[in-house]
Amino acid sequence: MDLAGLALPLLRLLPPETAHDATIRLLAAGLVPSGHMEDDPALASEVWGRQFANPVGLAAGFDKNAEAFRAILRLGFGFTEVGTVTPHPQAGNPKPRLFRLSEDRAVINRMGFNNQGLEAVRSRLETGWNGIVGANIGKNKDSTDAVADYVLGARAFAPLADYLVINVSSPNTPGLRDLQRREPLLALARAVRAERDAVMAANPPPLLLKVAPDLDEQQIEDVAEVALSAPVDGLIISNTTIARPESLRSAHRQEAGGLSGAPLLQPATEMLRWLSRLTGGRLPLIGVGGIASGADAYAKIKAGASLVQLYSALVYHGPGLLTRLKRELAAQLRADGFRTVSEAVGVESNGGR
Ligand SMILES: Cc1cc2nc3c(=O)[nH]c(=O)nc-3n(C[C@H](O)[C@H](O)[C@H](O)COP(=O)(O)O)c2cc1C
Repeated sequence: MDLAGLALPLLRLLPPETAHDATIRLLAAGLVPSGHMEDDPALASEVWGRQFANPVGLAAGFDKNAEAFRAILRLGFGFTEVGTVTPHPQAGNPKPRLFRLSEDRAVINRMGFNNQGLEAVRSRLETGWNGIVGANIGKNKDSTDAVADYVLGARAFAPLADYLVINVSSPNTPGLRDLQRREPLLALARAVRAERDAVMAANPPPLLLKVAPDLDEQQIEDVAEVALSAPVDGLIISNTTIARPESLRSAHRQEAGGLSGAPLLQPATEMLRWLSRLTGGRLPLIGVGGIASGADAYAKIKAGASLVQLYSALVYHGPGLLTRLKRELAAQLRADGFRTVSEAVGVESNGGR
């Protein structure tokens, strides 16, 4: 058993947020060995003109302050996403605010965008990296001008990040998800895009929108319409859910916050499929929510995801999950006769590209 394998059972004895902070410290100190071997060539793809060695990324919220992204890439993730970052540092909600629902292979969090703010995160990104790192931006809880906050995020990260994400889907900042309605969303996306283009006239990073899995039919159509009317270059589907499926057994199931992990797999994949159909495969989509195996990742890819991300499964399976997942995914692609990931994207939603 390697160091990471040994550490996992110990970390799970700690309260969840303490375990998370310890993991970040271990990664930042370079104490987790790079389990990374060459990726199977079938997993490589080009999205937004950028080369991904494999399609499996680490989702936002794990490395909020960009303290461990180089180590995360060395573990073998095809990409990672720092943030959510807000203009000013903020403490987030009172603890406890992170709960393991072990029986359900799920997590509930109401962190509330705890982060060190744009300046601290930007200075860590300035020293560069080898791989693909996105920056996920949000607004401060007490901000009176949401659009201005996102514009500041775009200004700070457009010159540095490989992609930008407008996060309007966290359930833990009051009023945030109202920005997913058609008019405010269009205004926000246009303003952020204009700022990105002002800062980076040549080769600007793609601008993505991360949406909630709890949108109704009208809202999903609004998101697709806004996305297609050109202000954004892709969608991330999805953030955590405020729903509490009947199936949940853990004593923590009534905690307030966003639910992630296994119970999110199906609803988030259905929403991905829906948005893939509505956008007709014209926009790259990132599928996230409940992925814990190669089969889960493959289901998202066939439903329309060019790339996937995960977070909660790491809590239960540790970083060893990644090597296994990539091996399973490559095997499933081959078994179905696909030479590369790109060939399988959307085959079950819109007949593929
Ligand atoms: C503890 C925790 C913190 C998170 N923080 C953020 C965040 O700051 N910004 C964001 O866009 N998503 C955040 N997420 C959502 C994840 O990026 C992801 O969309 C969600 O957890 C579903 O994926 P999973 O089921 O693989 O965890 C967070 C998730 C967890 C569990």
